[in-house]
Amino acid sequence: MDKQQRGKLEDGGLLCRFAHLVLPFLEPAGLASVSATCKALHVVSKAVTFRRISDASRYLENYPIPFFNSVDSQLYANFIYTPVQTLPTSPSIPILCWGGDIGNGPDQVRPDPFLFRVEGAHGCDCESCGSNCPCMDFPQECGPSCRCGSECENRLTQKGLSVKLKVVKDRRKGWSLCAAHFIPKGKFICEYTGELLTTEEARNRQRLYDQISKSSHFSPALLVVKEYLPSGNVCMRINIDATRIGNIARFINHSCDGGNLCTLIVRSSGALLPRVSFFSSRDVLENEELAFSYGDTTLNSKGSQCFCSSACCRGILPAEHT
Ligand SMILES: C[S@@+](CC[C@H](N)C(=O)[O-])C[C@H]1O[C@@H](n2cnc3c(N)ncnc32)[C@H](O)[C@@H]1O
Repeated sequence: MDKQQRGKLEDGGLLCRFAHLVLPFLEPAGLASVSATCKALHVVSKAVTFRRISDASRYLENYPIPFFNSVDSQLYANFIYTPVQTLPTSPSIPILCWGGDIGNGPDQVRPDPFLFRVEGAHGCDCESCGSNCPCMDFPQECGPSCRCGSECENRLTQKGLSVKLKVVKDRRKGWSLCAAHFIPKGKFICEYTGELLTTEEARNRQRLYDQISKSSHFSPALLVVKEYLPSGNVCMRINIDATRIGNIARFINHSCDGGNLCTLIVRSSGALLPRVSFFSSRDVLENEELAFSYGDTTLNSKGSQCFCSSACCRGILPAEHT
């Protein structure tokens, strides 16, 4: 064996040794080609793929959220999971990067880079919040201005999933989020997390996504939520892009009849920015798809075809006029 051959063998040996650390950072195509090189790497690749299929949240939620696909050969959707809002990343970061994870693990109030404390804001002094907690008098959760801890019941939307979910491939709509068991009306489902964008960046990305969608199948997940004054004027707007970096809410499809979810803008005492949360608007059966209305179809006559199959389906998918 010459020096070059020995070097190659050593490189291969090194890769095999650290494969369990390196391979989780590969995109599906890269993983597949590494898997084809030798038996040892095939075994590690298979384990990585199995883990990805078995939990879309990559162990960052309280329960695993498995993928199920009986439609085609795609085993899972590829994106970076974040349980909390994140700062925008450069668009040059590839969409298909599974590697990094953002977050702190399940069952805790998640550290949020946007949870800036508002100076002078009042919170509660409760040791354990009950019906006397002053925060209950306002339509808000306990937040960074409160003394109470993560066990406080008035931090309902800050502790991650409290229901079991799964991601199921639909022939026409792509991946869809479904209930893995019965969910009663009024239950917190999940927050919508992703990159928090300025309106200008949201408009740029929407244009880019519209262009990509024209030439290939693409499922963008850019959510724009607006709050209105009684006068009808918009007083607040949040742009959250979960296309590259997001959480399980990025799989929720549109339904023209409003589906079984409602969105709520949740504020916490002392927090500068509100968050967007989903609650069940009625009882949801086991295996039922979770859906909400993306908006008004009358604003978008050129939208793509809607397959919500509700009785009042308008045939067109709403698109936000960013
Ligand atoms: C936020 S993503 C939802 C998850 C997506 N189905 C996926 O595979 O990743 C939004 C995209 O899902 C698809 N979609 C959502 N609701 C739909 C519906 N009612 N009919 C057809 N396609 C839908 C569209 O491609 C849309 O751009």
